[in-house]
Amino acid sequence: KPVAWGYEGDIGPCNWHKYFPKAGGKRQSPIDIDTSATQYDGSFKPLRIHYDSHMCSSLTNNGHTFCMSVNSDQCNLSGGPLEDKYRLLQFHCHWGSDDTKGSEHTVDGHQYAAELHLVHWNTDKFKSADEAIEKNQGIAVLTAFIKAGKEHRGWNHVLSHFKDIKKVQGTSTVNEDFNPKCLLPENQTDYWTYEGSLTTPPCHESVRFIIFKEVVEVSSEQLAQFRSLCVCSSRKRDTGEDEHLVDNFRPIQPLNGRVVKASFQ
Ligand SMILES: CN(C)c1nnc([C@H](N)S(N)(=O)=O)s1
Ligand SMILES: [Zn+2]
Repeated sequence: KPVAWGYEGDIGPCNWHKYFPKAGGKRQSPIDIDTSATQYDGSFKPLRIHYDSHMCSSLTNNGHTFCMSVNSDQCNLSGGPLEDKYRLLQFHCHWGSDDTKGSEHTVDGHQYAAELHLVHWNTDKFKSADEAIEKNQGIAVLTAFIKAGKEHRGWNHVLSHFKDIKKVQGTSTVNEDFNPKCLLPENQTDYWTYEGSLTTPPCHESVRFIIFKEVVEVSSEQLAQFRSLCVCSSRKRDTGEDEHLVDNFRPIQPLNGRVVKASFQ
């Protein structure tokens, strides 16, 4: 029977390590990026992000976030700090109860309103995503910070399906011509990168994070749509009303001597 975990109370992040021991490891995520301590690495080749648009995807509310599963072998990532080729598996976001919080990583202590994770697995070294998620160098997560500002039309292709996934385990098939690359910032040459972990249980220490410096803008109304997703919780049975998915970000974890590299000076 899978162990329940969440973002508040007894099943919250401070207790994850009790059932998911890796959550107490030495290379956990997220972290604060102290820009005065990052090290420029001039050896990185250009990032190669090749996504096709004609892939059928499915959008699910997994009770912790919305997750757009991608099943196209034409969505690949390589270059930058990566030695191997990685394939897009899914993307999702983390957000907060208002626009002042929500991102998992912070920059010089600043938290953004939300954070996008495009999760890829290493197809050169491993035969399946299930194998790769537990292994060093198995996962690469492209990450973009999100702040409230002008409307982002690309995000409407995802948000237009939210009515079908309001409830937990709700799923919706997305067939339209959508390329997740449109969710990334224009500047894809300036990023920070470091070795960390999945930010939700089981917190495997298998992730290379690549975090773009440029922040993406979405409207406050679009951020409110993220928060509109429901999550079932014990309180629902007592009070009857839906519990909304908020603050689904993990607190900052110790850096433990890790160095965050920068692709720019
Ligand atoms: C098994 N996979 C792909 C994942 N497991 N946990 C994930 C987390 N949501 S995150 N934030 O990407 O580390 S992604
Ligand atoms: Zn995530």
